[in-house]
Amino acid sequence: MSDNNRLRIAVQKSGRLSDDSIALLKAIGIKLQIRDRLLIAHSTNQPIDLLLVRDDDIPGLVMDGVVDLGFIGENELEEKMLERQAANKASGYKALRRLDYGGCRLSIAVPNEFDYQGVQSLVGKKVATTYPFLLERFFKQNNVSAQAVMLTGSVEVAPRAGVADAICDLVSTGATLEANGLQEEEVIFRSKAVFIQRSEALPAAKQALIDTLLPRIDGVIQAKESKYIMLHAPKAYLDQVKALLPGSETPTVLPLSGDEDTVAIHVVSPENLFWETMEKLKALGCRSILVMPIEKMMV
Ligand SMILES: Nc1ncnc2c1ncn2[C@@H]1O[C@H](COP(=O)(O)OP(=O)(O)OP(=O)(O)O)[C@@H](O)[C@H]1O
Ligand SMILES: O=P(O)(O)OC[C@H]1O[C@H](OP(=O)(O)OP(=O)(O)O)[C@H](O)[C@@H]1O
Ligand SMILES: [Mg+2]
Repeated sequence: MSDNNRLRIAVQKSGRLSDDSIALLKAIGIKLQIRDRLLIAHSTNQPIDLLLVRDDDIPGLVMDGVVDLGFIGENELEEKMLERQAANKASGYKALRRLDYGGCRLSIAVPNEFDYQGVQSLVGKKVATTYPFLLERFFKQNNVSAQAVMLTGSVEVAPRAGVADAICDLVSTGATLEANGLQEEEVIFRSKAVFIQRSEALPAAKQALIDTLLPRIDGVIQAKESKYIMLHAPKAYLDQVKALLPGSETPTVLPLSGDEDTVAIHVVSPENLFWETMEKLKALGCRSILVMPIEKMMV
């Protein structure tokens, strides 16, 4: 079993957030052995235990201080916060980092044949959702008197099943809505995964460990977005070439042996280099243009 001195992190056991959350923990140097069906996984190189649970449980585990940290979608976090506030339960947490995965939106969608003319078309209607508190908040903000019908799964079939007139569910590509003959009408919440901490202060050693993890997370996120770019450029066009390279205020410019007119340029770019830019560089006489991924970064 885990002891109290080990940092406890809640992660979704199996679902949309699991792989990316575990990959992020591994990328920041935490060695993990995750075995199927086990609720707890111990790190082999850090005083850290993972609790592998349903995502619905993660906000409550953090807010009750059962775990120190958690990875959760903002949609689920906000919903649980509203639910717990309504029930006068602890609902505090610290948002440490917004992450670059789990991107989706919570939207109201209606059957294709529904004559939707704006939010007032929902008055007196039943809307099926797994997020009744977020939906009720939207109704209130828009002065719409409608009914949220709670369903924990298969929300998109509710209108066909005659259970509701519309739905309010998560959308990413829109393929699920399309496959069910539904039309997205209102985005009520935009979400990404977040890394959260319990609001109560932690023992110094645990907090110190978290404080080393956060810059590493920043490094991983930055590295993912950045590229290392190398190319050979004609000296005469150096300024034009630099203007084309994103983030190249201070590029490394190196001489090439045996070629007085050409230099090698190395630059860490905060964004990817598009084909169009590479073609412009080539047109300026640049050669050997390489765009490489960066694994880790500390600036
Ligand atoms: N299509 C999607 N694209 C990107 N992120 C999504 C998508 N659907 C959901 N998410 C995000 O991932 C979270 C978990 O989604 P998932 O569908 O795995 O949850 P679940 O079915 O409730 O799983 P669990 O069994 O853990 O309760 C959502 O709360 C949301 O933040
Ligand atoms: O707009 P799309 O790209 O189609 O994504 C939306 C779907 O993704 C999520 O479900 P998921 O696939 O995670 O399965 P689940 O319903 O079992 O949670 C969500 O609940 C939607 O049903
Ligand atoms: Mg869930």
